[in-house]
Amino acid sequence: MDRYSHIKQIYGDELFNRMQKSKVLVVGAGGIGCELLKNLVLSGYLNIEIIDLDTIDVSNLNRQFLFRQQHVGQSKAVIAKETALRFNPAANINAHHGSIYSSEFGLDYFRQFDVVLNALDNVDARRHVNRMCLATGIVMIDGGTAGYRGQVNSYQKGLTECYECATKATQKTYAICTIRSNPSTAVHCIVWSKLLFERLFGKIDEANSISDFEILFQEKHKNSLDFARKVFEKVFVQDIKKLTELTEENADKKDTMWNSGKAPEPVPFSDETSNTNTAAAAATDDALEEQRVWSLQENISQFLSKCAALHDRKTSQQSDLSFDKDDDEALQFVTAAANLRCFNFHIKDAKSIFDTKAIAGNIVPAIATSNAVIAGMLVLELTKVISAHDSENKVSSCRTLAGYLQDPPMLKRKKAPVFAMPLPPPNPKCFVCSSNYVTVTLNAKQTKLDYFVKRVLLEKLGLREPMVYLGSKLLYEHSGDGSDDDDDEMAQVFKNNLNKNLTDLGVTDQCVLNVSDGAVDVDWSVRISHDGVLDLDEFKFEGDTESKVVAAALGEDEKKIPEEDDDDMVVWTEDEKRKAKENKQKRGLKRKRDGEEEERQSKVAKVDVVEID
Ligand SMILES: Nc1ncnc2c1ncn2[C@@H]1O[C@H](COP(=O)(O)OP(=O)(O)OP(=O)(O)O)[C@@H](O)[C@H]1O
Ligand SMILES: [Zn+2]
Repeated sequence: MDRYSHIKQIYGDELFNRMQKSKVLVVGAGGIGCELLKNLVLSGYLNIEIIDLDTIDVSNLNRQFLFRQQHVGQSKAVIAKETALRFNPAANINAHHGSIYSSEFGLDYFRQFDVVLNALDNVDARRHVNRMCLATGIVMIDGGTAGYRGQVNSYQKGLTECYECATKATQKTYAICTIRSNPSTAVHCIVWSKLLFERLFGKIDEANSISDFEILFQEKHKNSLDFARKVFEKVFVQDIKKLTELTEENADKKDTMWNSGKAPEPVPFSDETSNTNTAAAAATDDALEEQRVWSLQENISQFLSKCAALHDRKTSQQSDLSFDKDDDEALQFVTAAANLRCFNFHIKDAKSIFDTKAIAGNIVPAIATSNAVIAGMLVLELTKVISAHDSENKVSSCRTLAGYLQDPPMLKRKKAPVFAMPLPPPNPKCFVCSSNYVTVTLNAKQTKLDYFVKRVLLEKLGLREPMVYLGSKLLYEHSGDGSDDDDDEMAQVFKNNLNKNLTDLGVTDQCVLNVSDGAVDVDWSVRISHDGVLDLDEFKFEGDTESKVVAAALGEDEKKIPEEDDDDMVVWTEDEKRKAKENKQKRGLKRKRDGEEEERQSKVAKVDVVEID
């Protein structure tokens, strides 16, 4: 009996031979990658290349079981290969210590594989592999875990959606007005608290508008504690009083206009309550202390002492600080400030240091069993692809597999922990795998967004109500025929953006802008190719420059570019105005729904980015 006899019995000789002859690329040799490589060699996959850019860290050893203490500091890919060979010495593994972005792993490199398996930990690298696989027509199977959740997705060009067809859940974003003046959850308060940290001790950022500290910054303070007290008075007492005064003008709406259901209340503050010694008394060596929620009194003293300490640190270093969850003082400051804000807004969910760290630091625990289950499913999907007899459609028996591997809630509902769903078809509006894809060559260092919007989007592409995204960041939104009050703040941001050069907005060479048109519901992707030789008013186009947008809106025979007046702005007919308004409302609704869905899904809050929605 040879080592493969059981596998041959399950799969039959023909499939087993195919498996042995096939060649697969594994990208990533971390938590999932280690499990995957072991599974592959034990299943009889012999020709494998594995790429990882990283070296082994002590913190990897608890779950990346191909690595041992003596390997710390060495290449993950190389050691993974060495250990995996001990599981099956017949395997032919090629290990690369390098990034998948590297030019040595170009299209020709990809073409040698039957399937590419992703065992990565970030979206950008996945996007890159997605594009390489689309360009070469190679099947990509992607595995990922987040705590107890995990997923396996298979992709084949033209048959299934690509990795970028659906917008991926990005970092959760919150409306700035919720954060600034109407929070309803502890997470909102932690987001605010991180902004407060950045505003007081970090680099001054004009977008960080939680409160105005200019006067306070200009004043002379007796000492850092005096500064801390003034900050306290301002944010937890005066600003809150101002908010309630505003409500009093609307007495009939008092209470109902607050997300938390009750008008906010200043933190009681006196010489007595502001005694910073309590902080010292509260500090013990006990690790459990980190999981205890501070009393109001403790929050006040912690806030004052940490605010003073950070102020001292910033002054003595003469440089800006930035929030780091592993910086104890910063974390204590953020915890105390968030809890005091919870008090202000009657949010009865103050957090311990431990919980604040997880939320503020976006920590999702890595769980070895989730990785193991997902790696197993990756090999099952791979084997389906290898077994396919239709050379055109290799993914016909593949499924999207989603695992919810935390048993208690699943067991209660008597649901299977893994769901299989049909692979979704390509999204015709995908900016990566669909045809609405153009390249614009211009001088990105000198071209203003204003020029780009008017000449390229409105004129050349015939868009009417463009929204321009760079990743998840909205750079510009056409305001249509008039904006309501809520949008004023954003309108100002967009106006400022229009006067900036593309590079200053982060739009550099080979960036892909995602542009949608609210008026007719068509998406474009516009790849920017920078050419420093071009003049300000020059740009070149590659791709389909026909105005698909207008065609889609009016029907082929009525195709026409909307007229423009002297200001280069589109002239709207009454009907168009109505349509634009409806679309805008629809988008608003959709964003709201997306927001609610995210809120529901992610109790593990990701709070790094705060954007206006
Ligand atoms: N561009 C890339 N090229 C090659 N390998 C990459 C690239 N980006 C990420 N990786 C690798 O993908 C692996 C993902 O594994 P995993 O999610 O277990 O992350 P980790 O860094 O090992 O652990 P953790 O992040 O949980 O501490 C890592 O080993 C990482 O080095
Ligand atoms: Zn796509």
